[in-house]
Amino acid sequence: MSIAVEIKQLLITSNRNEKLVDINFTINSSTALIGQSGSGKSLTLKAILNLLPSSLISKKEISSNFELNHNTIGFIPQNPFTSLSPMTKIKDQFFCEDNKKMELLELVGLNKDLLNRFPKELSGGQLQRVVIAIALSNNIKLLLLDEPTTALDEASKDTILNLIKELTSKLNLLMLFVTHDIDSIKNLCKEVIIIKDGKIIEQGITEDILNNPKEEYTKMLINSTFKNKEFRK
Ligand SMILES: Nc1ncnc2c1ncn2[C@@H]1O[C@H](COP(=O)(O)OP(=O)(O)OP(=O)(O)O)[C@@H](O)[C@H]1O
Repeated sequence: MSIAVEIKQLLITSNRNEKLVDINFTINSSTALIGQSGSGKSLTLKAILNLLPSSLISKKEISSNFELNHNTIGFIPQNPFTSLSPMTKIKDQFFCEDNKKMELLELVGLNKDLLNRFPKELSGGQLQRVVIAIALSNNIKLLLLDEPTTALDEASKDTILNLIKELTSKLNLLMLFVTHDIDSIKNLCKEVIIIKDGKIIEQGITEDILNNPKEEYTKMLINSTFKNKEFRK
């Protein structure tokens, strides 16, 4: 049976009773959630991760054919430079046995010698690989990513995107990739959801949306990331 996560209803309201997010969608395989700053992407991720105060959650109904908890969800934040503890060696930031740590480093294409280093001795790309390896310490089923390449240079960005693609396919992970940058998901996510002011305004197969956007907002997002570039399979 294929696995999926269905967000049947998610309503997040501020303490002043404004609707911040009011959406529903399904993650069937790899889904990108795209919108400009303030559109509600991070709130959506935090709600799935159970990180929002209950006072903000007005309604949350999520169904999936596996239990959603910290053992089954992996989270990759934006900035690898701040997501690891600076004074702790890499090997002490994993939550698993030594053999497994080495296996995970190999899986993300890093040398096991890095385990004895401190975060400041690694490049941004290497750090983000470590963060991904740590997220895979459990047998996760859903990977959530919050702009995982924003803090990286262009070369590291491509390496990390390729790694994410390879790992999600190899480990059969569901993925929700949050970004404002359509360019980063064009070869990575099968489906795209466009979010504006906390509401979904357009969604579908990535290729269809990129080649034939219906909404002006989507066109604007595409134009802003694809200046001088073209999306054609
Ligand atoms: N705890 C909170 N209480 C009230 N309003 C909030 C809270 N957190 C976020 N907001 C508001 O909700 C809206 C959506 O915020 P969110 O952080 O989800 O945006 P985003 O799409 O992730 O933006 P960015 O790309 O800049 O991170 C914004 O208007 C923000 O000001």
